[in-house]
Amino acid sequence: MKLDVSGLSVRFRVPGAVVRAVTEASFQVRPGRCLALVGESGCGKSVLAHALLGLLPANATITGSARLHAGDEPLDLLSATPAVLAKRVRGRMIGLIPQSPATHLTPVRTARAQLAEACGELGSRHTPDELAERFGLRAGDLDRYPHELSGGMAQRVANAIALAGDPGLLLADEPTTGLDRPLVERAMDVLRELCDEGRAVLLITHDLRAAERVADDIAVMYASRLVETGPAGQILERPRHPYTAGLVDAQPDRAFVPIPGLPPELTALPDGCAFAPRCPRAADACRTVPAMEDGVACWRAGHVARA
Ligand SMILES: Nc1ncnc2c1ncn2[C@@H]1O[C@H](COP(=O)(O)OP(=O)(O)OP(=O)(O)O)[C@@H](O)[C@H]1O
Ligand code: NI
Repeated sequence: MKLDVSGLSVRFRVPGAVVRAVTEASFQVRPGRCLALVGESGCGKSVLAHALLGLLPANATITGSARLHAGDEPLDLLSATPAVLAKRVRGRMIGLIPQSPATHLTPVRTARAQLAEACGELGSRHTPDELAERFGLRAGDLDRYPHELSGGMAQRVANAIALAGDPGLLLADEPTTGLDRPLVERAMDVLRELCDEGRAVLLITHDLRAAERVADDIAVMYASRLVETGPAGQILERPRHPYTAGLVDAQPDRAFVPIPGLPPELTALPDGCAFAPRCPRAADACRTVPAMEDGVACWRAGHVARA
């Protein structure tokens, strides 16, 4: 299943202001490929994901298109009705791997009951036990309540639920929040396997190391816009956008130097490049918003010297 997002923008009306949460995002996620969407907290990653799932609140205005190619006719997620999104899309075409499985699960029911319910609602071709086995859970694990599951086991239950309806696209929004490094790596390896079986995967994370482990491609988001996209190796080793270079250098296993300053408020974005106020390479040209060209939206792009 291929996802083709083009010119996606999301605005929120709030008292006295407009939040520009996503601006003209365009990207594709292909079967058997994993795209990681990375960027600092608050840049619009989750809003973008919620727009695809039809889960934004009523104060949101969405423009652009997000076509899901699932066989015959492409389906535009942004113009689909709530009924189509609920009955055909969520769970069946797009599986959601939640941020925090332990809190996503209902505390008062066993893992088995919740998995069985998902299988029933989605008309799953699999039994709960088959799905459990697929994700390395034993029958006994399924009889536990969420608070009796370790973080890693809760993650597996969440994966089993997400896969119950055989979705062709998986959307994972910060799936490793609160997990320690070995569990992050295991979770990424499972995601990679699911991807290698032919699913398209969109991973949202601010963990570049996690992204590096699983992603084929990386899209970097800053203050509501995608600023650089490309093959994961290229983005991490030869970043061209100064923001990407800053993110890479901020990693603990790299220079560990944070980007100075803070991102702008999404209610008061500057007229030009939103990164210019923090950018070591800013120049006069940056007073207008750079177009995305050849995978990078920067007037001053080029191989950036590494710290
Ligand atoms: N319903 C809403 N009304 C107004 N503003 C909203 C609404 N939902 C989200 N926002 C704003 O949209 C912006 C983007 O938020 P989003 O949750 O997408 O960030 P994120 O990149 O996922 O961050 P994080 O990495 O912390 O999860 C934030 O400024 C947030 O306050
Ligand atoms: Ni988020």
